[in-house]
Amino acid sequence: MSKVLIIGAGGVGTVVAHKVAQHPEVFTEVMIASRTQSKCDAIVKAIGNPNIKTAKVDADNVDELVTLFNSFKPEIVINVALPYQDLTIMEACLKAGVNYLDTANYEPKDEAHFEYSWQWAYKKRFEEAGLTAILGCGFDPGVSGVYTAYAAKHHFDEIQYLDIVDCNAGNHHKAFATNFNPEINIREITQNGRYYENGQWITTQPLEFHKALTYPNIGPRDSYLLYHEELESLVKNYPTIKRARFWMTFGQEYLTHLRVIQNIGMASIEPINYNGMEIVPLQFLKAVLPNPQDLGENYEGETSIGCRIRGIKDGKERTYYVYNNCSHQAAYQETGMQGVSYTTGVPAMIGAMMYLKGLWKRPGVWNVEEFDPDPFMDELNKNGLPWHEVFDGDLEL
Ligand SMILES: NC(=O)c1ccc[n+]([C@@H]2O[C@H](COP(=O)([O-])OP(=O)(O)OC[C@H]3O[C@@H](n4cnc5c(N)ncnc54)[C@H](O)[C@@H]3O)[C@@H](O)[C@H]2O)c1
Ligand SMILES: N[C@@H](CCCCN[C@@H](CCC(=O)O)C(=O)O)C(=O)O
Repeated sequence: MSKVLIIGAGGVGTVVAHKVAQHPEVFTEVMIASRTQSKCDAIVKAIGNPNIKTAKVDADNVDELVTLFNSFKPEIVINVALPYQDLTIMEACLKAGVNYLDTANYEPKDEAHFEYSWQWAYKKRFEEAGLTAILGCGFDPGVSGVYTAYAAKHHFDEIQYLDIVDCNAGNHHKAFATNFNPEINIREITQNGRYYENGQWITTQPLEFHKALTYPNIGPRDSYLLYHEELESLVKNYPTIKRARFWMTFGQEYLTHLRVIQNIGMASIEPINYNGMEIVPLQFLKAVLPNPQDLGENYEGETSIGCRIRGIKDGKERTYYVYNNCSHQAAYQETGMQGVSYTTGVPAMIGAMMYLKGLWKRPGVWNVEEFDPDPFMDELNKNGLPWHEVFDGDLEL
C-alpha cells in the first residue's frame, strides 16, 4: 500500500494527479488537497477515477496539515502548492511521520529571496526521524539536476562548465500571460541575475545579459541570464564546476509587457492601501492576468529545456548537451494543461515513484542530484518527457 497526498490543485497539481493516476501499481491510494476543495474535485472528475480522495487544507497551518496527515496517513506528500508553504508542510511531515517532495525552494512571502538554507536546515531533523525529503523535483529545478548527475556519472570525470538552458517557444495567443503562478513567476524573473564563476557569485542587473542560443527543432531564441535556485545546490554538489549559469528565453512582446508592469508598480510585493483595503499589487495583477491553467487549448509550439556541459573525460575536453522538447498541445491532450505545468508535474510524480520504489529513500533532506539518476532518467522516457543527447557539439556558450 503506497498512499500519496498531493497538496495544490493548480496547473502543476493537475498534471501530478493525472500522472499518479496512470500508475496504480505504485500509488495505490491518492488524495488531492488544496485551499479550495472544489478545484480538487474538478481534477478528479477530469481524470475520471472516483477513488481519488479530495480534501480542503490550509497549508500555511501546521496543525491543519497534521490533522489531515494523521487521518489519511500518506507515505509521501507531493507539495505543489506555492513555495511559501514549503516549511509548514515540512514541519507537518516531521510531526506526522510523512516523507516529503517539492518542486520549488521556500520563499518568504514578503521578500523574493531564493536560497535553500531554510530547507537544508531541516536535514538533521529528517535524518533523526528516518524520513526523506526530496527538494526541487520539477523540471528546473529537478530534471536539470538529474541531467547533471547523469552527465557526471556516465560522461565526465570532471564537470567544469554548466549552462542550464530553458526555452519556451510556444504561442498561447494571449498578449501577455505567465505559464505558472504569475506571482511566483514574476518575482523570479524580475530579480537580479546571478551566476557562479571561480568560486564566487556574480550579480547582474535583472535580464542584463542575453544572447541568441539555438534550441533543437526551434532555432535561435534570445536567452537571458537569470538566477535559478538549482545553481546553488549543483555548485555545492559538483565542486569541480568553474562556472554555472541559467538562461531563459523571453520574446520582445513579453519583455515589453513586463517592463510596463514594473514601471507602473504592478510587480511590487509591498502592500498598499486601496480604499481602506490592503492589497499587494502583484497579487492584484495575478487576479486580472489569464489563468495559466486555461492556456492549454490553443497553445502551439514546444518547450526545450536542457543542460549544456563542458568538462573532462579520459583526459580530453568534451561537450555534452542533454535536453527534452515538450509539445504544449500533446501535454494538453493528455492532461488538460500546457507544457510548463506538464514538464514540472511529470518529474514530481517520478520523484515520488523513486521514493516509493525504495530507489530514492534516504533519511535527510536532499536535492535531486544527490540520488542515482539512472532509474529517474528511464522513467522520464516512459512518462512523456523523453530526452536526447548531443556529444561534442558546439554549445554556443
Ligand atoms: N521546478 C519547476 O520546474 C517548476 C516550474 C513551474 C512551477 N513550479 C512550482 O510549482 C508550484 C505550483 O505551480 P502552479 O503553476 O501549479 O501554481 P498554481 O497557483 O496554479 O497552483 C497552486 C495551488 O496551490 C494552492 N495553494 C496556495 N496556497 C495554499 C495554501 N495556503 N494551502 C493550500 N493550498 C494552497 C492553490 O489554491 C493552487 O491550487 C509552485 O511552487 C511553482 O513554483 C516549479
Ligand atoms: N521552466 C520555467 C518555466 C518558465 C518559462 C518562462 N519563459 C517565459 C517566456 C514567455 C515569452 O517569451 O513569451 C514563459 O512564461 O514561458 C521555470 O522554471 O521557471
